[in-house]
Amino acid sequence: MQIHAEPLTPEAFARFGDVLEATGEPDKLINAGLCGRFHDRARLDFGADSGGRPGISVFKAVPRALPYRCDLLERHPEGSQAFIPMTADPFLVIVAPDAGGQPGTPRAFLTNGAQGINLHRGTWHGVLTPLAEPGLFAVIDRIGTTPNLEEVHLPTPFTVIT
Ligand SMILES: NC(=O)N[C@@H](O)C(=O)O
Ligand code: NI
Repeated sequence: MQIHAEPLTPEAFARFGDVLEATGEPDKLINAGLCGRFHDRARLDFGADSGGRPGISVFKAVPRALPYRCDLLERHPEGSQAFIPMTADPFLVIVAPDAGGQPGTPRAFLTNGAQGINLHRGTWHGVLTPLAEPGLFAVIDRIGTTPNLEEVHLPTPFTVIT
């Protein structure tokens, strides 16, 4: 199966997570009017109900290339996961709705180089997929003592194309 990568927009991504970007008017001007604050733009959840806490990590991921073959999807049942690029390079985001405890039909998005994402708790997704060196990202997710990870090895891998 092939799926086309779509441009990432808040509307298209809303059922999966939040898009972090500075578009339109800021929610407030701060720092003597020299900075626009796009305030509180992500639904974060670190599973405090099961002893989790927020953490910030740095990922240095190997870049992939398109067409990209995806054979694994995962989700974090106990917390959200945000990927904030530390470069201006687009990256690939693969997500899928839940279908009875398994991933449904996947969707692929390409960021525009000025966007980060926050995956909502429990959203099926492909692992972090940079498309350029260095694949550097700040990652905000749950720190805890449980695995907080469900993986599905896809019986029918798919290929993302542009
Ligand atoms: N394993 C890990 O910390 N990263 C994955 O969850 C991922 O989505 O890349
Ligand atoms: Ni993940």
